[in-house]
Amino acid sequence: MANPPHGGVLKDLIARDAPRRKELYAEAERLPAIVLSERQLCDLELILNGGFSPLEGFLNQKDYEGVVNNVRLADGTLFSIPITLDVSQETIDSVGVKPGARIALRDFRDDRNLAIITVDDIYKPDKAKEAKEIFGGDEEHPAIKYLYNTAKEFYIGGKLDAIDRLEHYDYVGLRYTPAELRLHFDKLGWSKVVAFQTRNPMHRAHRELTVRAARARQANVLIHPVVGLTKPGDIDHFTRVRVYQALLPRYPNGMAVLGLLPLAMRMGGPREAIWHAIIRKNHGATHFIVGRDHAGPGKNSKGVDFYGPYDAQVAVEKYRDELGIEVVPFQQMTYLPDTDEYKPKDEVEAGVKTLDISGTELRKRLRTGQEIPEWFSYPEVVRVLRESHPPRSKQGFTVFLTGYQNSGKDAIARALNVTLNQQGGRSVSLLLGETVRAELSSELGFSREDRDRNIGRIAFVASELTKAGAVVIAAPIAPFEKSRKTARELVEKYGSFYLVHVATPLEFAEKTDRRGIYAKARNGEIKGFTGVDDPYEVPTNADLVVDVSKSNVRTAVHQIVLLLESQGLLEQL
Ligand SMILES: Nc1ncnc2c1ncn2[C@@H]1O[C@H](COP(=O)(O)OS(=O)(=O)O)[C@@H](OP(=O)(O)O)[C@H]1O
Repeated sequence: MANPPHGGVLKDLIARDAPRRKELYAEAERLPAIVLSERQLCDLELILNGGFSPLEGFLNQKDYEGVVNNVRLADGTLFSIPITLDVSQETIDSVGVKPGARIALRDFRDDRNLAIITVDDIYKPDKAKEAKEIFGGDEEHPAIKYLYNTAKEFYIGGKLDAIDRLEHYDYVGLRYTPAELRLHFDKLGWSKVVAFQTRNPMHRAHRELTVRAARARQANVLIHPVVGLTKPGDIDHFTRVRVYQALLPRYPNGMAVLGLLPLAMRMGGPREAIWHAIIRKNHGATHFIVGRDHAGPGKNSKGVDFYGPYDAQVAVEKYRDELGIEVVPFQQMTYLPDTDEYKPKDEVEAGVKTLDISGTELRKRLRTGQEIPEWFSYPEVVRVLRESHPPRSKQGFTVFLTGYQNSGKDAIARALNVTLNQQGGRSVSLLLGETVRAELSSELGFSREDRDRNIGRIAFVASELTKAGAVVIAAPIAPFEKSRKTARELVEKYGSFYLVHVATPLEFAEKTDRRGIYAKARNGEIKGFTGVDDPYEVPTNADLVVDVSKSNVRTAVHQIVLLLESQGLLEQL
């Protein structure tokens, strides 16, 4: 038998309201609607499926204040994170939010109505208090930033009627609702289940930790990773799920099950650990592992930890009697090379050699293609990670040449294109100014706004191609610093960006212009021509400056190749 849910009854609102589904669906069609954000959708999903039992809706003011001030709902039930529906004054006015009103809650991805809220109250939260009590108050905390910068001014409280579950198109078979997971445990005959929360890839240490926890409690294992929202910069959930799938056969005798949790994490350390335990209890687990710095966001910009490494363990210990799920605390696991085993740090005797690879170190090794030892991770897991994190020599990048018309940038771009094609290994896209003007920007002129828009389009295409692992060589005039900077920022989300200033002087460009374009600009046939009667802002942050009046195209291409090689981008594997 699975563990009883928090509050005693699983609030599976979808199952509860299934008999009225048609009616509710029809009613919602007639109601005003609030379109939910990604975070609100994550919260809604877990309210509707009972993952947040005993909640039956978004917190009203009494429950909210109880949770913030006393870690309890108004009726005294332990609950640690406020699940709130934030809205702006504008939404309140336009939707007509008032006590007693029924409002449809809509999925922004497909415009489907998922639930109806009956408004209990509308209140203005004390955000400073929420920030302090729930997250500790450090303004750099990601959830506090969210609270101040993204969450709207008012919260709406009220119970929900469930219309439909959210549609998912990825890993559907691994997404278990609490009821489904309970049934699954029942089918497997599991009475004790230790749940493991994670937002990171799992390696051997995690496998050892979970097996140890299971052995200590004679339990089975639920690997229950978060696939809703985690910390910005985390490895994407697609990669992580493939990692968990690769790891699963390493558990003996089918002793572990993988289930995905669509939670929006807050990174709230101690408060979040309590919440995580409640959620796992609702999913039927009897035990829950709380490790080092559980759900903590790490350090702030001054290098100070947001939470102490074992604050979360202290917090869950404080409420152990009420939690109704046994927390299994764990110290960080470490590898002992001399005996080829893993142990929690507190069990390692003084003087015994240990080895660890931090997340930062792992990311570096993935980036550079450096070896990841077998003591750290299984080869099949490393293979999955390497697919998503190809070494530098397989990553996409953009070379962005800027300079006057006829500065030699087009010739350099063409020559670089064939040079990189000769090397092979990646597809290369050449975005010459004239091609882009003809294919993407034919309606644009040469005003500042139009030039910015033109560079914006080049940057968008370059960033998408860079993301896909291609090389992009772009060569517009790009006379303005601001749009070059924006292009860099966009591309650097996905790969490297190199700004090459083709600094051939205007006089040289004009003198060698066989097409007579400068002559047309000088005699007024072309207006607002860069260098003649329109400015060119010299780049202040070029990665390379070349000048074909002093050398030639071949030398410039070689300089670029040397730059790319020095960054590890051209290594032949
Ligand atoms: N007013 C004005 N100023 C600058 N350039 C002009 C202008 N009018 C037309 N052209 C021709 O357009 C080509 C340059 O376009 P770009 O897209 O590179 O310019 S920008 O980056 O958007 O500023 C470039 O074409 P090509 O010479 O075929 O490359 C210019 O000759």
